[in-house]
Amino acid sequence: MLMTVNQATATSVERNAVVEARQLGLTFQTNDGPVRALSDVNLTINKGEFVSFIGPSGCGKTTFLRVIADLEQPTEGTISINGMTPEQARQARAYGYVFQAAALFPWRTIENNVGLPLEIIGLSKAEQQARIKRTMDLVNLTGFEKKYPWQLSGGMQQRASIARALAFDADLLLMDEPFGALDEIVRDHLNEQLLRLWRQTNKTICFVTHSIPEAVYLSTRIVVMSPRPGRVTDVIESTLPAERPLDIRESPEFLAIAARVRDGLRAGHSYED
Ligand SMILES: Nc1ncnc2c1ncn2[C@@H]1O[C@H](COP(=O)(O)OP(=O)(O)OP(=O)(O)O)[C@@H](O)[C@H]1O
Repeated sequence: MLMTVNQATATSVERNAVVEARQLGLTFQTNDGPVRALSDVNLTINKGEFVSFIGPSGCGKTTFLRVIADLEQPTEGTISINGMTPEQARQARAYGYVFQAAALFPWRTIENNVGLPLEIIGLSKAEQQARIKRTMDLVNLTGFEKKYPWQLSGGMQQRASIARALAFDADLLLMDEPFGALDEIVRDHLNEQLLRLWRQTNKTICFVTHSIPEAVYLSTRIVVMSPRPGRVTDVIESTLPAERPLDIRESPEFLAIAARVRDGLRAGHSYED
């Protein structure tokens, strides 16, 4: 298993590394004692990859994304984003972040929600409008600009929050279980759309999920994690083609990758907890 991680690291030198974590660890000090949310994470994510993080609750998936976004500071090892520290990357607006819940402001229209970060960074009105138009179009929400969040379905709200993250126009998109709360049909549809969007924009995506089919369907690489301490136990390269109709999920190749993810999850699961 360790071999896979090392192989991925070795080839990263020739490729274009967006995220590079080396011996990364993070221990939270809590009233109940220290919690090792991340331990010895070695991972390189290259430009244009779609990397999913999967693992049981508490294995550090969200913490890893938050470290990239400079929302948590590691206590061991190093991490760089486009060759910068997380703080520099945040200041350079190197990424967009999509949260579990759409987190839209109910008193703002969809276009004003999507445009809020652009307003904050002080872009001209014309540039704001151009970016809002482009990203609303990318997530298929053209025509809903003047609506309020409560007038949209859950799936549409989540698409609006993806548009808001895309409006930054950063090359890196961090997505923390964005479709977890949606029903399966809507989720399938958004998975297809996200994959199309990723192909169109050539962004690097880090995607947290609890769903094996979702991880296998979307990813070029799947990072399997396990808890106590939170660590990477397997990194699986996808052999699926870039073009993926939904029915690819019934193909033997898809099922073989899903089985390997399941084995990885099972191996990292402690039944004593
Ligand atoms: N701010 C914090 N203070 C203390 N402990 C924390 C904090 N944030 C996370 N943890 C702990 O760190 C561990 C990893 O949490 P994290 O949220 O990263 O896991 P996760 O894999 O994303 O879980 P989930 O799938 O439930 O979202 C957990 O044990 C969690 O309780």
